Amino acid sequence: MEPASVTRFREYLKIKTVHPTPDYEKCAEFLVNQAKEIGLGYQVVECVKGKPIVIMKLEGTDPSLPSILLNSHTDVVPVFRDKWDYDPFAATRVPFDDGKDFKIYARGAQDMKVQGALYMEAFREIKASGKKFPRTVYASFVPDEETVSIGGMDPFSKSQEFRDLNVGFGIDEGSVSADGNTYILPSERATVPVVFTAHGNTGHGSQFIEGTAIEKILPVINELLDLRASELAKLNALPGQRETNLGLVTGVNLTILEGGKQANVVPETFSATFDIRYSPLKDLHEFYEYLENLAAKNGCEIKFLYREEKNISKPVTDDNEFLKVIKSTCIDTGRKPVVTVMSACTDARWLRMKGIQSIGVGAIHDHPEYPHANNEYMIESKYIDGIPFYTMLIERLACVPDTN
Ligand SMILES: CSCC[C@H](NC=O)C(=O)O
Ligand SMILES: [Zn+2]
Ligand SMILES: [Zn+2]
Repeated sequence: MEPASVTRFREYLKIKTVHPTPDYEKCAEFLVNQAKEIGLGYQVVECVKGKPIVIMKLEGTDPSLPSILLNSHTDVVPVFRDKWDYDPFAATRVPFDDGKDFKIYARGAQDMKVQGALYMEAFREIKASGKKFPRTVYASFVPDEETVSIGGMDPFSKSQEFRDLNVGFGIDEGSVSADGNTYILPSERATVPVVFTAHGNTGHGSQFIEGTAIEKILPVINELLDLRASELAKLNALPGQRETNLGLVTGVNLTILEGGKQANVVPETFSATFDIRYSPLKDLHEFYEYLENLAAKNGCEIKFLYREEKNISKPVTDDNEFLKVIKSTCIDTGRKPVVTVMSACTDARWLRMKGIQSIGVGAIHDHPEYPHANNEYMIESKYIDGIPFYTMLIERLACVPDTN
């Protein structure tokens, strides 16, 4: 028998909230129905038309206290359909371990519908128990996290509707952890997607054309790939788990190379796009300058596809009451908490920019990691094990006394 919580998760996974044309309307309808069924208050905010944000409310007994906001994004990244063994939007439940467990294959099974589904299951448990806590707890389900939050947390965090929530603390996306640790993520690397473009002489491929676009861009590519190699060496030299340390170094990936059209035509233009992740422990503006100089000295243009103004890493100290609660919940549910830096980019940064502490934490550990990959799946027993984690976490966060 399929547990009802799994059926609900699979229903959420089947909604095609996939870029570039996510079905946000159907998603909002599903989420609103969940809120009604669970018995929660809810609100739908559209900062950008066609991009609904659904907010669920578990009302506290003391409305004067700042609230807790559990955030998750509803959008998922595109798939290479022919590389998947199952339809990425069928949430196929495939038995393994002699039929004792299942893998649920779907885009978003890890990133990050699992966490949103777990928030709802935890709310369901709490409502069913009839327990009440001092602080109000909201869960926000936002669009567009994967596309720089344009219709989601960026405008929402600047809206009156957001201010009305009086958020005192946030929980956001955690990683699915492939090792035994549960990562607690109070900060993250800055995302620096950058395009270098070179222009040069063109001509017949049989000639020695000089000053070509490719000649100009190659030193840029080589230098950044050298940086990649040295950062990787640093990562490999650090003691401890690779996943723990990933956020501490700078990540570099060459993701798009664009240029020529035919083998015998020297192209006038060539471009290289990099996805760079810059450690919050270093100076971001110095790095921007370094990249600008790298382009200039090689006669290339540079375009930042997204540019944060500063590293937003709100330091958190061990005496932080919310951090203590996250750690104790990990320990009391058999998890091993490890505080580190998030290697990817999350919506937590919008709250941090507002001066609100937001910490990423996920319930899933000891699970193969497939975010943005082919055949993304979630092991059913791992998902079910996440329900008591968020239930306990919500109860405890909602009981943290006012820290102001
Ligand atoms: C800067 S918007 C991109 C956000 C995206 N987040 C998770 O995958 C990421 O690439 O990290
Ligand atoms: Zn995500
Ligand atoms: Zn993602």
